[in-house]
Amino acid sequence: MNATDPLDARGLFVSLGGMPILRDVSIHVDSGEAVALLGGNGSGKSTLIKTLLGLVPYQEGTVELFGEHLPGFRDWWRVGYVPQHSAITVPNATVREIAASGRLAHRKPFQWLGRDDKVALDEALELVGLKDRMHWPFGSLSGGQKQRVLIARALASHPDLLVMDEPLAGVDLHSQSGLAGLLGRLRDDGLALLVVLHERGYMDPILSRSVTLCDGRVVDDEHPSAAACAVDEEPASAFGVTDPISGVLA
Ligand SMILES: Nc1ncnc2c1ncn2[C@@H]1O[C@H](COP(=O)(O)OP(=O)(O)OP(=O)(O)O)[C@@H](O)[C@H]1O
Repeated sequence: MNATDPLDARGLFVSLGGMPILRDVSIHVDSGEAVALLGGNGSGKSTLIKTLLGLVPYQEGTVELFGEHLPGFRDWWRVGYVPQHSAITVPNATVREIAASGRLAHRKPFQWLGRDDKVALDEALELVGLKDRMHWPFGSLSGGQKQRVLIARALASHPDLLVMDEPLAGVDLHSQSGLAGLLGRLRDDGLALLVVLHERGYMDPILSRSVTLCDGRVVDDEHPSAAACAVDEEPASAFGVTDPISGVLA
């Protein structure tokens, strides 16, 4: 691990509403790596990436982005965040308007786009193959196209690390393959990737490693294939509450 590598988090403990969600989680992403964050529903994947992005507070541990401790990190343009497309609730905003919000780290809100912004925006939309649809309403696009818009939004700031929350969710198989190809090209161009996935699937060929969470703990950070999560087979809640009849988490 070099001091300037994109991400190094150690010993993270996170509780939400008094419940332990992440326990002693460590994860790092080296320059040029594509790391998958795997795990079953409720294992803590989204909480972890939100913690790494400073959106959820942690009670113990350290997070460093590009060698800078999270509380003092200011170069947010270096980190592109791609949320799930279902999280975007502005269907009438155009492709270009949504992608343009990715330039906010470089300019003040409510200012017109400058020349550099326009160039970066055009390049990002070109890269994801949506330049010809820049005036379309976001809500009129397919799942795969929406995901591409959000990738363009993240790329518009010229990041060095892309953090993605289930980019293949709700995307048909053909588009999954296309998106995986796009992400592979971005990685080849030097972008580091941290990608939440339910399975490696089409992303498998481009992944350097996978980290698997189970019940808020890392159960595998070494091997290319995800380790089995014992809790998946015999569910046990982070809260220790299990329905006595069905055996399913309450
Ligand atoms: N604000 C909150 N307050 C209390 N508990 C929360 C909060 N947010 C998430 N949790 C709990 O934390 C656990 C992990 O949730 P998280 O969304 O991180 O899991 P996940 O692995 O991303 O799941 P999925 O694959 O279903 O999206 C779940 O049990 C969830 O109910």
